[in-house]
Amino acid sequence: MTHMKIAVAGADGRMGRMLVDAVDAAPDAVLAGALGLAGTPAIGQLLGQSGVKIEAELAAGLAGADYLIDFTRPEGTLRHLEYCAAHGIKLIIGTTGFDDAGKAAIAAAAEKTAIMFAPNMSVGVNVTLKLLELAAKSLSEGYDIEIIEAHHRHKVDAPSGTALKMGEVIADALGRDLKECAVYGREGVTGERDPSTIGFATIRGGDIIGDHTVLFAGTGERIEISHKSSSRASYANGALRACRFLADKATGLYDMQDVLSLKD
Ligand SMILES: NC(=O)C1=CN([C@@H]2O[C@H](COP(=O)(O)OP(=O)(O)OC[C@H]3O[C@@H](n4cnc5c(N)ncnc54)[C@H](OP(=O)(O)O)[C@@H]3O)[C@@H](O)[C@H]2O)C=CC1
Ligand SMILES: O=C(O)C1=N[C@H](C(=O)O)C[C@H](O)C1
Repeated sequence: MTHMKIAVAGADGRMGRMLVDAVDAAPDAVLAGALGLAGTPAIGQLLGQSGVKIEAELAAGLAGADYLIDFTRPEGTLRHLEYCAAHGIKLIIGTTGFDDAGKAAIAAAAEKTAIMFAPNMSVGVNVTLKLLELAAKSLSEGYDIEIIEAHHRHKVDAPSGTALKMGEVIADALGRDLKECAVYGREGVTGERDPSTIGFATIRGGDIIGDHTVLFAGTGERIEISHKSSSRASYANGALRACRFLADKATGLYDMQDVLSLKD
């Protein structure tokens, strides 16, 4: 069997460590490289069954890799993106918090190499996105929509990438533009709720891995659609599925809905 040669960026991070374990456990993959942030204690550590060293230099960390799984920070991913596009390394991006320019750079790089980019790689969240599309279409009148997310105290971006994706899916289903209808938190005398808005609320604390609830609040009833993560393994397993999906793709930008055949 040919093994997928996979490198992991941010290899010493919460997701990086989970991804190294998932690659080691996969029968069809081998850990072929690891990247860390220059000047940090992670550099030089040996990882996984094969004892791969965490490197700061992209050329050293990616020398033997056909895939890079990247769950880092937007500035790190954008640096890795350039290298992967230039060297034909397929990229699986889980990092969240990109601005429009960052997203455009990812789309442009996908003309040179195959990229899977998704704010949440768990099967459950991606099925939830489909449920939200259906719910939004059926509850388009008379229901106020609020998205509530909770994460651990170390998370640096808000709202979560998943919450924003949920907002986009709902806004698209309703023919609205999320940029125009999103309300990020409320304070003071806000006035009555505008029914055309989609509200976001963010909770940060402890070791919550990732909870998302969308509330459709009507008159005399409310519907809540929730997903709760109890392990980061679901994200890591999704990233491996994405590698398998990209195996026969040379270029193109894909998301988890493509990987899971959830697109109409
Ligand atoms: N798509 C999905 O399914 C999921 C996405 N995520 C996203 O993944 C990202 C990482 O999350 P998590 O693992 O919890 O975060 P961590 O902070 O635990 O890990 C981030 C890793 O990236 C490294 N890093 C930080 N800045 C840079 C940089 N500029 N260049 C290269 N490497 C860098 C960190 O190094 P150091 O520690 O030395 O600073 C660390 O190793 C977040 O954006 C998060 O939202 C998380 C879970 C699931
Ligand atoms: O930072 C995290 O932990 C997570 N980030 C992703 C997001 O921003 O949606 C996915 C998941 O919720 C965990």
